[in-house]
Amino acid sequence: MSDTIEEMPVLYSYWRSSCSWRVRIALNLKEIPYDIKAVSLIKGGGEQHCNEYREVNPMEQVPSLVIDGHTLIESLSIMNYLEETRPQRPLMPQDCYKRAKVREICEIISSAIQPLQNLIVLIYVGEEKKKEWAQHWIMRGFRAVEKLLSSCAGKYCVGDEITLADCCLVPQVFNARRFHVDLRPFPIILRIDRELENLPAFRAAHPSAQPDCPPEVAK
Ligand SMILES: N[C@@H](CCC(=O)N[C@@H](CS)C(=O)NCC(=O)O)C(=O)O
Repeated sequence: MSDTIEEMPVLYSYWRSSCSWRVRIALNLKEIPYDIKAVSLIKGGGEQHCNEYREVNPMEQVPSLVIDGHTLIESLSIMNYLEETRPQRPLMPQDCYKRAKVREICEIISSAIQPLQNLIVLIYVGEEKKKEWAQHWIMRGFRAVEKLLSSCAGKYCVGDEITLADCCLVPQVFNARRFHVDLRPFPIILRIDRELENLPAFRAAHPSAQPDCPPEVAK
């Protein structure tokens, strides 16, 4: 019997961060228990910028995951590590074409939509323009995602199994609602979001269920 005590993974997370949310969903789907270390992106100018956290994540962003004695950053990279090291409840299809579709959707959301609503970007854009800016980029990206889904979606984003694309989609739809994006032009996105939102792994990862969610927002 090994006398090594496995350390519980620690996720550096902020309740409303869509990138942290993606990883929370993947951890929950794979039934990997984890502790949360909350990093407030707003308190005192943002705890992500303090020296201690910069040592964890030199990009000064969440999420970061400490697991297997390693510190990992970047949500897609973290989810891929989980997929490669914890094959239970796979989140990537077997089929190469379907895998490519999953990656396409993840890339659009994580490269062409989410970064443009990041706090540092919105501060730069300014209070007056930020809603219009966010709506523009979310709609542009969602038009592409909706088009892809029209040929690859089944019950979920790619076929009938939940994949990493679904982990990315749900938090992005939440963000779209935060910025009052008109989602009516995206019926497939809306249908898939409805399919997923009440599944236990998704509910437990929701911002309102997080330990650092302000009580006035938590359900
Ligand atoms: N590419 C990174 C992006 C991470 C990211 O943008 N995190 C946001 C929250 S969702 C953040 O920490 N923002 C801090 C800031 O803007 O100062 C990932 O996928 O992990």
